Amino acid sequence: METKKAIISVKNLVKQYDDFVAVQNLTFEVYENEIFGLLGPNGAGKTTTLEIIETLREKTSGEIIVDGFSVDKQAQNIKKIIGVQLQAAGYYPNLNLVELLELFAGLYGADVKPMEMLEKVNLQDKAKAKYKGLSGGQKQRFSIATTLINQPKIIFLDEPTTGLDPQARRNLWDLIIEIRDAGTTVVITTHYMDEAEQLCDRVAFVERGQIIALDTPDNLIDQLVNSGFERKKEVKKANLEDVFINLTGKEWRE
Ligand SMILES: Nc1ncnc2c1ncn2[C@@H]1O[C@H](COP(=O)(O)OP(=O)(O)OP(=O)(O)O)[C@@H](O)[C@H]1O
Repeated sequence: METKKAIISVKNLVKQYDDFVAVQNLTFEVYENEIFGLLGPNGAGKTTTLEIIETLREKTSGEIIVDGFSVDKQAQNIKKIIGVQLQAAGYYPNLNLVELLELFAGLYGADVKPMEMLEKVNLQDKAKAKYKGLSGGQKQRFSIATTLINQPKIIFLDEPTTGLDPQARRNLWDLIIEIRDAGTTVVITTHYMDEAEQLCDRVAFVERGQIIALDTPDNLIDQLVNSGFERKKEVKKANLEDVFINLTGKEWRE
């Protein structure tokens, strides 16, 4: 069997906010060039974990290595090889999309062609638009484009499809798969299990700051079925989302 190389290694990670333990002894690895999903209920500690790996938040204890660099001593090296979605507040309102990409490229010292970046996320027609004039799906696509500016080895996407319609979600899945296929590792959080099943090579379930399962979606489903689990209702060959897509088509909507 092919051995996978870990690009992120998290060992015994603990994060405490005063006397509240948000992350309790998390240990996991993300392999190079996979789409890795962090799943779990609200407040489970997913965002906290991601932000610590991204070097944006201090940990209480534990060890994290990202592409050979330690978060403790080499945070600057890590920042150079990761792509993180910016908060919308960072998108200066008077600049259009091309100008924003030029600004970010300048900050990173990266040599990118804004129009090529916009083409990657199918926003070439919106080059002169302002961020606030974009639809929800377009905003997410633009935000993903900004994570790619420094040609990162790893990108982090925190709930990238929340609030999007079925077409926009599926198109975003295709985009994320293209990014992985082009050689980038993707770490994603989502509350949509159909999305995790379609998109993620492996998923970790986090519950109260601990990992309670980690495997491929296929293996996790097989384990549940093998344990005797059965759905109460007979499963139909299609679901309501299939009806939606069938009625309204697959093309980009915005
Ligand atoms: N700055 C903070 N100070 C105190 N507690 C915090 C802080 N940030 C997060 N928490 C708490 O830590 C826990 C984990 O939060 P976190 O945002 O990591 O969860 P999450 O799994 O990303 O949740 P969601 O799915 O809702 O985004 C929550 O109980 C939250 O209230």
